[in-house]
Amino acid sequence: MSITQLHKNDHFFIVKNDEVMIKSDIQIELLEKIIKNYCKGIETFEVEGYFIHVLDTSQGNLFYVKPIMQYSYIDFMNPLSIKVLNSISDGVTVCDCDGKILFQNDIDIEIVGIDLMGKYAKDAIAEGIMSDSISMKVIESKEKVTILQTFINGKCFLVSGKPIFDEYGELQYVVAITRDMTQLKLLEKEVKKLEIQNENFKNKLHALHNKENTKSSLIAVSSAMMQVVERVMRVAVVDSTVLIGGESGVGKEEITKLIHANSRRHNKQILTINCSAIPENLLESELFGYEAGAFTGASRGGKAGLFEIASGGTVFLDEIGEMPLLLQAKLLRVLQESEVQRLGSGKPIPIDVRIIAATNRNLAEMVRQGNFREDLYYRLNIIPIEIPPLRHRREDIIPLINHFLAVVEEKYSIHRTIESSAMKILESYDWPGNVRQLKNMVERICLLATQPEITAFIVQQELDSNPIIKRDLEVPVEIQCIQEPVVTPKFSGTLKEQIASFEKQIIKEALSKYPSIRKAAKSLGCDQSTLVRKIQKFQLTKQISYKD
Ligand SMILES: Nc1ncnc2c1ncn2[C@@H]1O[C@H](COP(=O)(O)OP(=O)(O)OP(=O)(O)O)[C@@H](O)[C@H]1O
Repeated sequence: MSITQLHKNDHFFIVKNDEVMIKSDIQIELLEKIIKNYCKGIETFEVEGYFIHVLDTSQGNLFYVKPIMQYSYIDFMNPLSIKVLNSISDGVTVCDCDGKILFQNDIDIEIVGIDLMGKYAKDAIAEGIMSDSISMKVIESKEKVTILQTFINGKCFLVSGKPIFDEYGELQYVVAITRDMTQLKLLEKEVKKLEIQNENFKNKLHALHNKENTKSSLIAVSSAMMQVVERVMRVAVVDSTVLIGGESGVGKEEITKLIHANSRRHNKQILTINCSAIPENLLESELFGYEAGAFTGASRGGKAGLFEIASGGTVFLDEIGEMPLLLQAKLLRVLQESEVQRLGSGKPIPIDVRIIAATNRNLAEMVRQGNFREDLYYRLNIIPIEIPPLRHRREDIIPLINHFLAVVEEKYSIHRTIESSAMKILESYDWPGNVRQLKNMVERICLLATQPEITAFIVQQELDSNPIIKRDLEVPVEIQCIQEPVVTPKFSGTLKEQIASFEKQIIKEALSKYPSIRKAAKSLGCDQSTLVRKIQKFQLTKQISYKD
């Protein structure tokens, strides 16, 4: 029998005073002594103060070394079991029915920080190694127990213990799973942190969204518009109802945003409803909400109306002149009582909103004709703000154009300028569609222009050459007639020289205006060969690029 016949991975215990001292690892020297004294069957040897129980279990020449104890360590200690138990990420301990720790996997030793193999749980508590023992609790209750256990190293663990019974129903082992709560606690903290971050992001997004909705980039240069802004700033801080009048597209909504942004409600939302865009029956439920089952198709839980949703904020009622008379009465009640009643409910709900209404209609005239309630008119008209049409404040036109050019640049990353002569034409135009029309026109011209500078001539060319663009541009008649201002050249020299200069100028213009020599020749009433000759004579080929 030689030591080499022992399997390299075999495990054995060395037991001293009934305590397991060494687990695993073949200790060559010690084993040599055991082998030397080897005898068949069960024998006990004392080697260097350790009691060694040697058992020949092999049919062949394989040895297992067992400690002097009744416990079947072999069951736990076989290499596969150990590998499996060491591969899981939780700590695993196994105790016997007296609370003696028979097995502790590597993770358990690592997370607890103490090797407890061979120790009695009660001793570990007495020595202050553990605050509590799961095995003792399971042994007492003979049931599954889960506790939070603190170890001497300050670590906190969630330990679940489960009893294992033998075939006679006697408690045999306690298996405990130890989960390091430090990691979980860290994760919990991390989740909390992420939740806070998430909440912050949501708030920021909400604020951004709100800002986007309420942001006012109002351009006001003319004294007429400055007066409007001054009035706006004064009324913004008080909470009264405002009625904004003015033609379509003058900026009534823009002014509303400015009022809201400068009011105490600026952190809350501003909700807009266009009274002319929603059918009467829908408008009522949108504004006032409804109770469950208020009408066929009403959603089961009922619905809050705009006044309720906008609580703390501002409600902008656009096109108030289009509000049906029946709803006007309801709105009056909202204004007077500061409360709403949902459709199908008699219960008043208090609301806290500021109402700003706008119209492009003559409400006073509508009142006279009986199409608008007089009492509502006076209730809304506490602070009237009239925005003049763009044609009455022409000083705003060029600043507005520059503003919209900047908007286009930011939105589409294209830089465009408008030549001063084109600006003049735009400035003198009447803009029946007001700022909205101007804004749309600037955006479209910028997007369609092929050159960075938009000239009056280019606009004309675009309009002339592309009927679709012409139609699409919705360009006012005045602008469709834009012509490149004719610059009369100053000539000097002999009659012949002056005629030649004039001829050169005419040909140059024709070449720049028409895409081909053929078309240019046709416009000049000469044939192509004559034109080509003249181009060469006046050396225009190098200066003018043209396609043929
Ligand atoms: N003074 C201004 N400065 C900058 N942009 C403006 C100005 N006035 C109006 N606008 C812009 O012109 C467009 C039309 O304005 P707005 O919707 O406020 O007009 P409105 O009077 O409410 O129109 P409607 O009567 O048709 O509802 C919007 O895109 C708005 O941002």
